[in-house]
Amino acid sequence: MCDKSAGSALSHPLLSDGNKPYSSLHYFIKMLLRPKIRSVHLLFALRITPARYESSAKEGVILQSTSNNVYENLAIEDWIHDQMNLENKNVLFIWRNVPAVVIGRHQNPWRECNIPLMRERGICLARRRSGGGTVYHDLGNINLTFFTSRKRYDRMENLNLVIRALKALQPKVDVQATSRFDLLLDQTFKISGTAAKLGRTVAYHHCTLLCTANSSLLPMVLESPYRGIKSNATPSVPSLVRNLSDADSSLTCESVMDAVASEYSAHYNNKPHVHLIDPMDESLFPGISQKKRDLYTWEWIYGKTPIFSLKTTFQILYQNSLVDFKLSMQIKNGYIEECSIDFPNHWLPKDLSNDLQSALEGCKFCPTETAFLVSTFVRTYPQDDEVHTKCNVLCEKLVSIM
Ligand SMILES: Nc1ncnc2c1ncn2[C@@H]1O[C@H](COP(=O)(O)OC(=O)CCCC[C@@H]2CCSS2)[C@@H](O)[C@H]1O
Repeated sequence: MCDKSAGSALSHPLLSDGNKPYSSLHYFIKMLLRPKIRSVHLLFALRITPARYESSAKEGVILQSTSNNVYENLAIEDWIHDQMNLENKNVLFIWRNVPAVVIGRHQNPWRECNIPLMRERGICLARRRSGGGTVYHDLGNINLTFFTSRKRYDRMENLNLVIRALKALQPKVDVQATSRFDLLLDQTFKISGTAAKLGRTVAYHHCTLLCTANSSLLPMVLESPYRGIKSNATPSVPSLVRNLSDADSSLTCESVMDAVASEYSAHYNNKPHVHLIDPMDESLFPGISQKKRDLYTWEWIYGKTPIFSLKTTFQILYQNSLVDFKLSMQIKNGYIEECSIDFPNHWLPKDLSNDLQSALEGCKFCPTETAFLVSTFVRTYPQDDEVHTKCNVLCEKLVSIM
C-alpha cells in the first residue's frame, strides 16, 4: 500500500529539475512566505493542489515516516502542529521508532524509567510535547498521530477507527476503548496508550499500538531503580500490557498499519494512499532540523523535569569496611539547587566535604557533568591520594544514581 515512488519523489522535491513547482525559485519564494503559508508547499509535494485543498474540507492525508528516530518523528509532530493549516484538513501520521522511552511533558524521567539500564542498552529517552505517562517504543510498536483542527479533535472517534481496522483484520479480536482512552485487549491488557496536545486552532491526539514489541524489556525499562524522589510531576499509570500479535499472529505492525491507513481513507472517502516522508527533508519541512535539535537537548529531556527532591541512603565499601551515606538534594530545572551529603566525620575532612557539597550546587543533575566537576574539584586538593580515591569512589556512586 505504501507509495514508495511518492516517497522518493518527496526526498528532493525542491531540487528536481523536471518538477516545475519544486524549482529553486519556488523554494526561494516559499522561504519568504509566512510560516502557515509555507505549508502550502507541502501540499504541492503531496500532490494536493490548493484548489482541491479548499474544496475538500473533510480530506484526510496519510503520512508515514521513513525514519525510526524518535526525535525526528517527534519533530515532525511539532512541525505539522506549528506550521500546517488544518482548518480544512486532517492528517494521520504513522511512525515507529527503534527502542526508546517516551515520557510525558510534565514527567520526571528518574522516577519513570531505569535510566542506567537504558544507557547500558542504548535505549533513547525522549520527552514529548503532550502530557500523560511514560511508554516504551520499539519497531514492534506503532505510533499514530491524528491531527485535526481543535474543533474536530475527537479521541474516541480515532480509537474507534483503530478498533474497526483491527476488526477488519481479525473480527474475533476483543479490543475496547476505556474512559481514559486506553485500548484494552480481552478487557484486561493494555495495547494502546493515548496523549494529546491542544493548540489554539490545531490539535493532535497520538496513541501507541503494541503489535510485536519486546514485552519482557518493556516492564524492565519502565521500572525506576530510584527511591526517595518527591515531586509533583505527572505519575504514569502502569498497566498489564500485551502485544496484539499474542491475540492473533496475523496482527503484525505491517498489517495493522495498512489496515489503519485503509480505514482512515475510507473514513474520508479517499483512495488509500500513504505518503512516505523523510522527516529530515528541510526542503519539505523548513526548520525541522532545529525542531529535532530542540527535542534532543539535555535542557528539554531532563531540564524540563518539574522541581523534585531526592533523599536516599547508600553504602560504600572502602578498604574492607562499609561506610553509610545519606544524600539529600533538591533539583530544579535539572540543576542541583541544594545538596547535603552526610557520612562519618573521619571519612573526609569536614571542610572538603562542605566544599564538595557547595561545588555540586549549581551543577546539572547529570553523570558527565558531575564526574567532570568532581575530577576538577579533586585537583584542588593536590598530593593527597587518599582524598582523591575517596572523592572518586563517592563520585562514582553519585553518578550511578543520576
Ligand atoms: N507502547 C505502549 N503502549 C501501550 N501501553 C504501554 C506502552 N508502553 C508502556 N505501556 C504501559 O502504559 C503505562 C503508562 O500509561 P499512562 O496512561 O500513564 O501513559 C500513557 O499511556 C501515555 C501514552 C502516550 C502515547 C504517545 C503516542 C506517541 S509518543 S507517546 C506504562 O506504565 C505501561 O504499563
